[in-house]
Amino acid sequence: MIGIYGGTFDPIHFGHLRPALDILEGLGLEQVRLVPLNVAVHRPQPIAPAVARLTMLELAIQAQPGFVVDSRELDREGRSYSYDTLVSLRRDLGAERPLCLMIGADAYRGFLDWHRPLDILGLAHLVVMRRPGHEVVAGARLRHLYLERGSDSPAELASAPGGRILIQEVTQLEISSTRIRDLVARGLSPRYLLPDAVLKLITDESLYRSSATDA
Ligand SMILES: Nc1ncnc2c1ncn2[C@@H]1O[C@H](COP(=O)(O)OP(=O)(O)OP(=O)(O)O)[C@@H](O)[C@H]1O
Ligand SMILES: O=C(O)c1ccc[n+]([C@@H]2O[C@H](COP(=O)([O-])O)[C@@H](O)[C@H]2O)c1
Repeated sequence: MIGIYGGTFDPIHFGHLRPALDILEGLGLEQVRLVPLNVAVHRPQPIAPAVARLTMLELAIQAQPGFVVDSRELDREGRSYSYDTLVSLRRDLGAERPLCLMIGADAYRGFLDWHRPLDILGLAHLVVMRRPGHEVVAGARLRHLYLERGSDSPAELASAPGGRILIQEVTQLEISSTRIRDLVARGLSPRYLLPDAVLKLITDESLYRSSATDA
């Protein structure tokens, strides 16, 4: 099973990384592919350039077996739809391999408003990570979908290419990229919220110095 972890990663932080490791080990995944988006769909566009977000990801996962950066969305024009990313991954990996699209509780809440959500479930499982401050709440349609597709068994996910939804307990870290950008913009340190190598790049390239709160 392979995990696909998409995000803006503006910047990557420990609230992304520790839950990703929990899922890698908890579900016995072969790898987690971190996929930085190019053009966001339901949120303001990223502040740091794509190349800086990509470099920060590479610095963050250095020496962590099983973590891989996948830049396919940066190589694609237009909005970064997860459906398109999964179609492209299926072309590379074949139709049978179980894929797990990993999303936080906040992203799950809006999942049915994504581009072709049911087709996404045709291509991959959904693994939802609990996140502090974001209850795993769902509207009636999503609750109904969960009644049909919900599973609490990693073995069940491993036995099919996609189609299931699993809500996974992960380390609860109340960290967001918004908070990190705000700290930097106010001249305060975001240290211990993200890897030192990522912080060094933010400092060296003067990223986020003037970013305002927008999320
Ligand atoms: N602390 C966290 N715990 C669990 N999941 C998280 C956490 N932070 C982000 N995620 C999840 O990681 C994915 C990518 O998130 P994203 O890159 O937008 O980070 P963010 O911290 O939410 O950023 P921003 O503050 O800019 O909105 C999303 O599915 C999100 O729900
Ligand atoms: O495909 C969509 O319609 C879609 C809509 C909203 C979010 N996503 C993806 O969800 C992931 C998390 O998004 P975000 O905004 O929390 O960084 C990221 O990979 C986005 O591309 C995808």
